[in-house]
Amino acid sequence: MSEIVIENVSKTYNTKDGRIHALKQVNLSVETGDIYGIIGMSGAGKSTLVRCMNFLEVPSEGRVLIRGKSLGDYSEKELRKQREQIGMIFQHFNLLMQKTVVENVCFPLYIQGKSKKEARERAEELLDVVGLKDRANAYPAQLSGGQKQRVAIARALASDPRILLCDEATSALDPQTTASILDLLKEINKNFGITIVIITHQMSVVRKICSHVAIMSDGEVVEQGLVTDIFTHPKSPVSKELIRKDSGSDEKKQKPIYDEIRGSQKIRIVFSENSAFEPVIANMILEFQQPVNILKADTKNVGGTAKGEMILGFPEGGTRIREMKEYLIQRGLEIEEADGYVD
Ligand SMILES: Nc1ncnc2c1ncn2[C@@H]1O[C@H](COP(=O)(O)OP(=O)(O)OP(=O)(O)O)[C@@H](O)[C@H]1O
Repeated sequence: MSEIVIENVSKTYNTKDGRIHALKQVNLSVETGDIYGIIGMSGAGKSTLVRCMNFLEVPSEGRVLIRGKSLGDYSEKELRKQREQIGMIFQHFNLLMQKTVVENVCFPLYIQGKSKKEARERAEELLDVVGLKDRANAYPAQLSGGQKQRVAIARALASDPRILLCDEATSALDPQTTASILDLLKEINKNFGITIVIITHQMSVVRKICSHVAIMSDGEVVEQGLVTDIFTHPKSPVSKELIRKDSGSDEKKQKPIYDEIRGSQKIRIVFSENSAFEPVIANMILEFQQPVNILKADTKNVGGTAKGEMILGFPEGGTRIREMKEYLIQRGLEIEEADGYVD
């Protein structure tokens, strides 16, 4: 079942400098239990889109359906009730700095009308879920960034949401803390069946945790689908660029074996299986007696499966390039031109 459906949603802001089309006819659906990534460069419209999912922003056009019901059809009061189903966490945590950790988590429970005792008990359970039971009486200022985000996650879970929206939730964190927060989100998704939508500008976040992804550019969704498909066969220039910039490599980049041959023909090879690509390349070099420059060789963990990518540069004026490409294709490798690639 679709948990969230975005149907022809557009959002226009009227500013003193003119109209800004933040979202243009966006369509997507997030299935129940998915971890769905929304990625794009700054200004692409990601935050606007995610804020439309709980009507913090009301779309100028189109509909937002949560489990088949349009948010636009609810009264203010019904909408407030619906929003309890949708938790949200942010880049800068948005904690109440004058309140202790446990009071921060109690806050939404008080709003729901829970007694102090009930709220406290539930908040302590949730702090246990996020691994912070022993910091219940600390103040946010005494916590690390990762711990603050854990408190924010516990607070977001307090209303037993079906959906958790994460707006750049790991962007202010170092890579190790990012990994631990992503692990926690994965656990929450698995153990509580909560559908998660993650906005990010980092492809490494998408490939580590998301099953599906939508790629946004200039207010539009330019590509969407399974993360594994988009990683192996990115179609839009934005996807290609985001994958190329993916800094969260799992292995140390190999150094090019020759100096980069500028202006040479380049191809990108993708391995979707665990097979090693090195022997194929080595055999090709032996067979054709032509130098080939490995500009990048990388293996990434995409949703738990090893995916290999290699960028090869052929020497300028090489005489047998077409035949070498043919050789690779015959051995079952997928290749595509990568002339825009610059190391
Ligand atoms: N309240 C607003 N009023 C006017 N323009 C806005 C408003 N909110 C967003 N915008 C504009 O809409 C466009 C999309 O912004 P949005 O914040 O959704 O992008 P984003 O992809 O989340 O970017 P970032 O990663 O930098 O947060 C931008 O041009 C932005 O300036």
